[in-house]
Amino acid sequence: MAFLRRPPAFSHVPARTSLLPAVSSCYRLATACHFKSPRLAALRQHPEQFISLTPMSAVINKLTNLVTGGPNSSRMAASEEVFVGSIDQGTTSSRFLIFDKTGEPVALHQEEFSQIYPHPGWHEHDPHEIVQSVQNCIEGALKIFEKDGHSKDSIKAIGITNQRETTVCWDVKTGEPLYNAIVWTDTRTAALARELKARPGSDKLQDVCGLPISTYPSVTKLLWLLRNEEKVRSAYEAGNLAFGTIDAWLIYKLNGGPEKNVFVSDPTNASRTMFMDIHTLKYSDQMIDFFSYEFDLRKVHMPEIVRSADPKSFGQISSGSLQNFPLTGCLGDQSAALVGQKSFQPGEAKNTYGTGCFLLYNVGDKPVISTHGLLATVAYDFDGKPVYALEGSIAVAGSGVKFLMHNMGFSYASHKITELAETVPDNGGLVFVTAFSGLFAPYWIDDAHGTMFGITQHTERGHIARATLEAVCFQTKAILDAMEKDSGHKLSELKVDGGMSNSALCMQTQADLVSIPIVRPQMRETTALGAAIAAGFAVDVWKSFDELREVNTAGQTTFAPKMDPKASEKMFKRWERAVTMCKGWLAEYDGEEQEETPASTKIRASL
Ligand SMILES: Nc1ncnc2c1ncn2[C@@H]1O[C@H](COP(=O)(O)OP(=O)(O)O)[C@@H](O)[C@H]1O
Ligand SMILES: O=P(O)(O)OC[C@H](O)CO
Repeated sequence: MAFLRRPPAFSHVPARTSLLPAVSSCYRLATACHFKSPRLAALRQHPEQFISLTPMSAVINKLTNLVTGGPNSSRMAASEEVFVGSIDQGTTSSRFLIFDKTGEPVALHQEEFSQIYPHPGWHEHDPHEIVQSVQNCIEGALKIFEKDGHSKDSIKAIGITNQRETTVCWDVKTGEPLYNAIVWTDTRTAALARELKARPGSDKLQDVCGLPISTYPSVTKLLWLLRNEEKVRSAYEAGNLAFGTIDAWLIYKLNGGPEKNVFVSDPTNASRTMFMDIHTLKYSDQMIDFFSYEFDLRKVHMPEIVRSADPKSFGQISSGSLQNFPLTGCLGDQSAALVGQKSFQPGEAKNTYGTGCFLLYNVGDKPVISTHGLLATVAYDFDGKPVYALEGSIAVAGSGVKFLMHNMGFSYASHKITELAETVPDNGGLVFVTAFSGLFAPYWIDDAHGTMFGITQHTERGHIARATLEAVCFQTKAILDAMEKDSGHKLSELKVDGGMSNSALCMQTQADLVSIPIVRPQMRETTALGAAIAAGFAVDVWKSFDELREVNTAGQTTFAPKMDPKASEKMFKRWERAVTMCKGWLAEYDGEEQEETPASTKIRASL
């Protein structure tokens, strides 16, 4: 695999953003690129160190010189080159990357946005801020792309990938949101989910849509909004209520809103609402009827479901520097990561350690409805022959690390949490069930809250840090066990990516707990790469999976299992006991009203 032919670049710091997102942009790019420079390697390992050591402008200049080989490095003519853009709209940040045909990122801009927590368990985003952050990212990445000598005309297509399930309601006439986006992690619907589960026929739904009822899919969020938000209900009554996941909202807004009214979603996103029949990739009458007992959901405008790679349906960008550039691909972020990891064959799997952690296992051209706590989801639909995945979803991964940083004040940087965990040889008997949003797969315990077991006078912060990293690894082990039962097949290795996979300690722990090798690519922007691949397929930048064989194969790290299997089994048993013991915590709050929190603590920007 060749190293980059030409160095990539990174964005300038937008005036509004804080230092960390800018460093984060640089860091991500350093992570993404195959550089041998020791300083870039240092940046890759410890991005936040650059904050305290150096003023931002100096960081930018130094890094610019590092990646471009100095201020006078020559610019290459790029007329014959082909690039694909990728919008990656995640839970905590938005990014825009530009990939060349070999799958190398050549420019990136990333911006974090506000995380809004109005009450315990509630989690919202401002839909306008999400769109603005994406537009800023496009402008930021494009600026450096052109500065590096490329022409924007060489960008042939743009893909979108996004956080899934997060729900936006807007008015079809004005295009204005009627409430903040309710984020996938939000648990305000716990009582509603229990109510739905108690209704006749609830046990039949998973066979149709692939998901069990819980706080997680979009449907419960929509029903909550209809019940509780006056503006949403008025729009519904007037026949003006539009409902969509983030892909639909972004595509609608990027196309110019009500004027163009491009209102579509792809099956990987639509399959997360509970409204889609996973077998036909169409809205299901059975599902809509089931959920329409209080409100007639046929009165709600829902996006048309179209293929994940499509040269026409997603429209084009209506303003800004990429005005009239075509949007041609769309994938939910976890499906995009599966594609970016090139897990195109049944039996291949990837695990993405981002804000949450999601293991997707390619099961081929028929969905497998889990009987062991997993979800059936659409992996991708490029050509009308959909490919499916079994999914194990973990709600808390990197967000656990951020909790220790921001809520507990353990450190100022994610990698410092790993360093803290390395100060102790083991977890000292501590188990942290990080059930901040209840527990997702394979347990589906809505009434759990975060719980620590095994605290003694011996316990120190290092143990808590270690137990936080381990919690994701334990849940991954439980998910893999469930997958083995559902599929009758044992994985031979697990591909990983996402921010938390930067932690070598976490990846080694993972290998020890699941007893198979963990394979981590050097270029970990696989989610964005997956959306670029979808967009590129739609316009023949790539025509077959074969052409992608060499993409992102350089510099992989393999973590081989080292722990005595008996010791790892003992650790896992203790975790299982902790999971059993954390059940039922919220039972006393059945039907409760949430307590108001002081206005000053309502909005907390996540740095
Ligand atoms: N070295 C590290 N050790 C532990 N966690 C890390 C490390 N580096 C990044 N993370 C975590 O990874 C998460 C960000 O991953 P990312 O893939 O960007 O998430 P998302 O796409 O969901 O926004 C953050 O929660 C961060 O705390
Ligand atoms: O933000 P991430 O990367 O943790 O992914 C969010 C998922 O799409 C939620 O289902």
